[in-house]
Amino acid sequence: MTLEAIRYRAGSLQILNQLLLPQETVFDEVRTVQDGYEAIKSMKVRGAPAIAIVGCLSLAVELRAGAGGNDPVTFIRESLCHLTSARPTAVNMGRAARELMEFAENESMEKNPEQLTESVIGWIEEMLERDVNDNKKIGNYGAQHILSGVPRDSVTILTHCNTGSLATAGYGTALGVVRSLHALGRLKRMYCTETRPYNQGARLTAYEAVAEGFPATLITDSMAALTMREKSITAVVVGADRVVANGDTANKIGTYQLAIAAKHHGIPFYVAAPSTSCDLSLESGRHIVIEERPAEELTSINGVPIAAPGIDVWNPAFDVTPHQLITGGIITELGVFLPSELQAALTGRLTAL
Ligand SMILES: CSC[C@H]1O[C@H](OP(=O)(O)O)[C@H](O)[C@@H]1O
Repeated sequence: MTLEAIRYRAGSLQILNQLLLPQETVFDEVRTVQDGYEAIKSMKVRGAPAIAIVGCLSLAVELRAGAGGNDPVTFIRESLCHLTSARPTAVNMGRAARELMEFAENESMEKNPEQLTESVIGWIEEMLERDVNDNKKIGNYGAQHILSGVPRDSVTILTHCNTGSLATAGYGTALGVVRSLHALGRLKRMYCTETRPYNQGARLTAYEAVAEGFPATLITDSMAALTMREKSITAVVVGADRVVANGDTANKIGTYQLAIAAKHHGIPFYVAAPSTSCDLSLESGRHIVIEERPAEELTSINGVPIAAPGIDVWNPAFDVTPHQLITGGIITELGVFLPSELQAALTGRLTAL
């Protein structure tokens, strides 16, 4: 059973409220762009690809309800700007906004407002299908690359955060690689980190693994280096929020130290990301804006305080892994590339933001 985080049909969008998992499975209705913005900002829905998809689908359902009237281009532009402002680090929403706006402006030259609205909704609906197809390619390319180093054995993977069906339109990116290895009968075990402070690993990746019967073990973030030393990890595979031109990658906080530990233990470190998570307009990771989240998300769990009241908090949601530490490669729907090969591999498929 592959989990479904996004339920969409023409004019109707529901999102799985991931703040309530794993205790409760509740779908929230998204009727407007503002609903979409709030779902993304509050992290009811999260994950770089899912943020872009839900953001754009919220626009599609409001357009279907008649928003935009005789000037849909202005409504679309203002809506996409608002949605992009919800969370700054992942590139996917900003990229989708840029490409959709270009499409809408071109279409507006030949179509009346009603026809334009239909075209834009169609463009958005194609995003949904494209993401799942890209993720299956990522899963298969990544699995084959990892298995090429161990022709007969099963493999053990360590992953971080949640990069599965709950972070995308389906199948997942890094967890898509795990899914493909499991489907091939070659996954010995996956170790997933709990991923403080939002606990995407403990609450979401573990949820997906149990639901689909992956052999999986939950560890705390602080156990990762020891796990690499003691548990014969074949590869570390993580997702990405923004991969830039030299291969530096912004991903969930804690990824950078996993890459350092993997280097120390001689374990290949992979980033799995669709080309829509890549941003060739930035030369290196030092230009990536890192989102900082509210202190309460670190000092409490489900509203229960776990830290001394009054303590200062720093809560960056992401960190940047230098391309030199991405030793296994960057797994995309176009294939697996070394960081130094990425720009050439993607040029022509992506326009700079
Ligand atoms: C394929 S999901 C990519 C990425 O998004 C997650 O961040 P968040 O849960 O804060 O949206 C995490 O960094 C994943 O690796």
